[in-house]
Amino acid sequence: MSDPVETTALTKRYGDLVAVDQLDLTVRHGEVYGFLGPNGAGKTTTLRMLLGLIRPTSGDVRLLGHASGAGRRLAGVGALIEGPGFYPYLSGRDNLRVLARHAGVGRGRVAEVLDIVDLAERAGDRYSTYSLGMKQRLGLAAAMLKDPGLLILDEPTNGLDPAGMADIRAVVRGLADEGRTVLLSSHLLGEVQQICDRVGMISRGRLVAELSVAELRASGLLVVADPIDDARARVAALVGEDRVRVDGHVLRLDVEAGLAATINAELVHSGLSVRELRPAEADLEQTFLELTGGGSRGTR
Ligand SMILES: Nc1ncnc2c1ncn2[C@@H]1O[C@H](COP(=O)(O)OP(=O)(O)OP(=O)(O)O)[C@@H](O)[C@H]1O
Repeated sequence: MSDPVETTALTKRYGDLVAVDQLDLTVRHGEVYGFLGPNGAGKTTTLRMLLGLIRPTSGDVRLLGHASGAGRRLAGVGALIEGPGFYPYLSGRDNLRVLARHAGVGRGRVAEVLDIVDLAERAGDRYSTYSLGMKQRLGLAAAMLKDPGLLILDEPTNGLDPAGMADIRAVVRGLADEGRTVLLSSHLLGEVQQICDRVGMISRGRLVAELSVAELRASGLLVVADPIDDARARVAALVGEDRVRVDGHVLRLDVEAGLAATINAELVHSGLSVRELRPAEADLEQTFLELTGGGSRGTR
């Protein structure tokens, strides 16, 4: 079976600007793939090309095995891109009924998708009274009407408060756990770490890294302990010399975060004072910034 999303040398130019540059992207069946990059990196442009909303300058897209231009290509795809358009004066439920009629989907499905996004209780209220998070969940519900096997979501948590973000994450994870494939874009590293199985980092239109979230997590530990030389020797004896680096007053360990308790016990039993021991997440942020050139290109 072919992968749900495959692009080959996908490129989009706007005059001199190469918004998307020779992108080879593969999203595998059943995974949540995070398309991560700073503002202006080319995420939305890529997703719009996938969905046929804009035409690539060159390169190919295959969605669910269908080449671009194939009429059936989007039949199994649900998308949420650039904020869905809903009627403000209609209820959430009635908005979905309008869309269901257009899509040739039975009314029964409307109740199902409202349940999926946990909006059933407020489904009779006008759309204009919804919070941003509820609006976004209604957008997800709309994307689910055709019961798609593949969901393409552009920054689904953008602008939401932490609770709203957590709601969306839970819905997306639930959809993936049912066996759907999800491709979502984000500019938040922490977010893709929480929600995704694999991450592609895009910068200035190019894919600069692709790795599993397990690889992202296995980014090591930071230890601050006194005296640091003794701590280094103890830890090196435990995990190997080549996995320990002294960086000022911090030990950087190239080991799985799961070893934290063992390392802590070893240091404490050796009579050392452990002041800090934590996953090296700051390093991840650093890696991301280095790979993506440290910031955005062009603002909108
Ligand atoms: N229609 C257009 N005409 C000219 N330039 C465009 C057009 N659409 C996008 N761009 C440019 O292409 C680049 C990529 O934009 P894109 O919207 O894909 O980035 P993004 O990663 O989705 O960022 P954001 O998170 O801000 O949406 C930007 O420099 C943007 O200004």
